[in-house]
Amino acid sequence: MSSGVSRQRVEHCFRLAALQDPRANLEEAEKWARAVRERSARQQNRDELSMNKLSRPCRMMLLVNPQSGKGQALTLYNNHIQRMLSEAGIQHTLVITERQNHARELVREADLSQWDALVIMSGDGLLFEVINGLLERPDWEEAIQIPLGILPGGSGNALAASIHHYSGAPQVSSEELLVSCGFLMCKGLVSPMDLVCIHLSSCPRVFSFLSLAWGFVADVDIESEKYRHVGSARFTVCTLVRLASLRVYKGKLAYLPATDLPKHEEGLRNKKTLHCNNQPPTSVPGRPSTVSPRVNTFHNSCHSNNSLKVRKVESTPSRSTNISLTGPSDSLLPPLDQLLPSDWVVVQEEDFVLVLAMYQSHLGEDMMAAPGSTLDEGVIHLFYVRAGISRAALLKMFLAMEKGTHLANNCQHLVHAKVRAFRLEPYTPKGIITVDGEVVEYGPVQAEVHRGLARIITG
Ligand SMILES: Nc1ncnc2c1ncn2[C@@H]1O[C@H](COP(=O)(O)OP(=O)(O)OP(=O)(O)O)[C@@H](O)[C@H]1O
Repeated sequence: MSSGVSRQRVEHCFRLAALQDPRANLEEAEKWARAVRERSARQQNRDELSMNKLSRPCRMMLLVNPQSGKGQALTLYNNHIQRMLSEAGIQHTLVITERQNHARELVREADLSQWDALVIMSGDGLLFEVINGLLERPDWEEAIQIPLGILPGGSGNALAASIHHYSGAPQVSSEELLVSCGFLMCKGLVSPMDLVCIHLSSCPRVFSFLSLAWGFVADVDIESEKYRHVGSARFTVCTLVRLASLRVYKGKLAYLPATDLPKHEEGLRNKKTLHCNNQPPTSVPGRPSTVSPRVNTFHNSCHSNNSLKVRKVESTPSRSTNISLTGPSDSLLPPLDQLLPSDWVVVQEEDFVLVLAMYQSHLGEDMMAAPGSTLDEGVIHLFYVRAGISRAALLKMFLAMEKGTHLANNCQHLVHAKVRAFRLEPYTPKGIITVDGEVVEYGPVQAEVHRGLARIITG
């Protein structure tokens, strides 16, 4: 009603001015045209927003890992989430995962046309499986466009904490974080999310949404698994233990600095933002060029919860030419056994306390390791801590990370670079590398960011 009245007023002014003075007529015509342009831009904005919202009624597959975190994910679902979703009119089918890789196999085979969203209630490990399962499908380009959601049920819950942070809300307790994420899920707004493609020595690529860690952070993450019953406090306990026996790792680190995105890449991203639920994108990054047979193998292991924790990765017979199986191709990375291009920066240090690559703000519920990170900026925040840092300075750095103020402390041993790709070659023969908190094969590794490749419910 008010916009109708104001339009009538503008039209009336236009007619008056047109009658009185031809020059004013031209100016008024320009004003009029500007008003029309602004109105249609506002309308287009509204259309874009509604296309990036989950359709109603929404059919959601809700994957719950009953073993995640303190083993209470099902109770948390029953006590909080079930009612929230029903009240929001969201139909959901509960799938309780039974074992490692269950979710990965399930989404690899699923008829995705039956679902409007795949929501994970667990830690970050289950989402890692789902993303990689989707990108292993022959129809990966369409499959990875299905909106994903995360409800914190683990002990780390880094992506849930990042999404909560992006929503502008203040830091909250674990239970409040679950309710906040449940609420965002009910609102159902969908945003693009960067994924990072990771190359390991003897297996093809894996896709990561959160982090890659080597040294102190990876050690604490994995060694603290035995304290998972205390929730996110496990990281604090283990940080103190590891500080007492601080290790230094030798290796070589190189990266491709992030500069402004080329125009054509921005264009691709914008088209993606506009595209509707469950519709194939109008334009997507490069397709895989070759397909080679896969063999399932097990790599690397570490002890957790008194059991042997193994991450299943898949290997190809030949790495150098047939790296691409499914998923987008990597334009910035040469094969892992070849020299890097001359525009890469090689870090002079060889002794590191840690290397940490982050593409979301949080590394855990109360660890804002990359405060400047956003969901889809197409940037990897690469941090490394040089050897020589005192225990006190390292402790201070981790304490400051709770509020994300560690970069403001001007610690001379902490370096932060925004990059598009990086390569890490550990020289220390034994160690742990984690991707999204899961152990992967220890050895040379390289990574490249794919801007806005997935879609996540952000509310
Ligand atoms: N029923 C199950 N029993 C045992 N393992 C499972 C089961 N369902 C899923 N998993 C595996 O558990 C692993 C860990 O899950 P996830 O990371 O989601 O929880 P978490 O480790 O408790 O959380 P966080 O990483 O935040 O500590 C996943 O790799 C998944 O494959």
